[in-house]
Amino acid sequence: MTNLRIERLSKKFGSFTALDDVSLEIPTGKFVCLLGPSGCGKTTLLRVVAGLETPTKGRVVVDGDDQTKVPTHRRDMGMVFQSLALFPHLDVAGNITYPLAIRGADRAKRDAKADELLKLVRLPGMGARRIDQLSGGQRQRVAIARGLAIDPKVFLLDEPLSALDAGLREHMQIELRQIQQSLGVTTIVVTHDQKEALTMADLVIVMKDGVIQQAGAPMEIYRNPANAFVAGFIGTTNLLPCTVRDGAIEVLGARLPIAEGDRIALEQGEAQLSIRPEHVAIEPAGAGGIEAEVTFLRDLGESRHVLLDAQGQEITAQLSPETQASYRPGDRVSLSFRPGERVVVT
Ligand SMILES: Nc1ncnc2c1ncn2[C@@H]1O[C@H](COP(=O)(O)OP(=O)(O)OP(=O)(O)O)[C@@H](O)[C@H]1O
Repeated sequence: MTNLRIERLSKKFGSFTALDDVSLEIPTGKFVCLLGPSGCGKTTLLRVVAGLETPTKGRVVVDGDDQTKVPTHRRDMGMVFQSLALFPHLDVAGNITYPLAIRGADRAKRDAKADELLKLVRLPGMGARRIDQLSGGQRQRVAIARGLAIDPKVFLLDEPLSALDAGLREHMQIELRQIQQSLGVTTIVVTHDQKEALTMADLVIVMKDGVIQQAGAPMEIYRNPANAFVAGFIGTTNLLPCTVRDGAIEVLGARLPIAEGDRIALEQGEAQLSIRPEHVAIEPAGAGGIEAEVTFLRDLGESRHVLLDAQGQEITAQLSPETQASYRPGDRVSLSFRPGERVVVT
């Protein structure tokens, strides 16, 4: 069942195209992350959905109803802004129920909703607090509660966690996901943090230059990126120029027969091989793979990365946790790329 449908949306600011023919269908209850580099149009897309920007072309449809010309305050949408935009002159409960107040809800209804939402965001009994008496994480929760006050059909959040430090941010990612799941509300979160997107989302939408590059489940995008941009943007990967010819990938002077599970975007021609660090195997020099030299070692605690130079091309390999082998800069080694895990993209 599709709850939110975005049909061929374009948005121009003067001659600049911020959104270019964007179409999407988002089923009810899904948690969607809009991901992409700065300036790719994520916020603009969210604002068009919310009715804060008018599209140059296209439609926004919720549960079959065209919302494109409906003013923001008449749309069943809740929004959390990056700045949070809480009102300092209102207490916590006043902030949370503000969207109900402007829609004319009576006092009893507002109080009941404030109590319910304060419990949901784990701030029970804090309705009378002033905003400046709250921590960063608590303010975040108040903004989330306010976004949910009208029982929205669609919940929109623009980089809601970007102001929090790393530890609290990870905690709030999980909390936000749990709140969303308990309500089953269709949710779209803008983020430029791919780890955040992979942690939270049912559906990740990767954008670049106002165009959707790929939409899919996190693991699907990680394993099967649609192009070189997505491969490089999601997770860590090595992108190596290659040629696909006669059933093999030619890379760094080696000819690697295409194996079952390898994902190859073209039959023949020049492309790029995307190989994740965990799929680069290192053996002693002379083992028959691609010769390389160790340039640097990076110990990341839970994993160890070896940086290598192969014919001037930098390659990162991740040592498996059980590997006892140790390497030093200057060591000569032989590399192989695990069959079935090789992705050729254009
Ligand atoms: N009101 C506006 N007038 C002119 N240009 C705009 C306006 N709003 C956005 N833009 C431009 O549209 C492009 C997309 O902006 P948008 O804010 O949607 O990007 P974003 O992906 O959310 O980026 P960020 O991660 O930096 O917030 C940018 O180049 C931006 O400068």
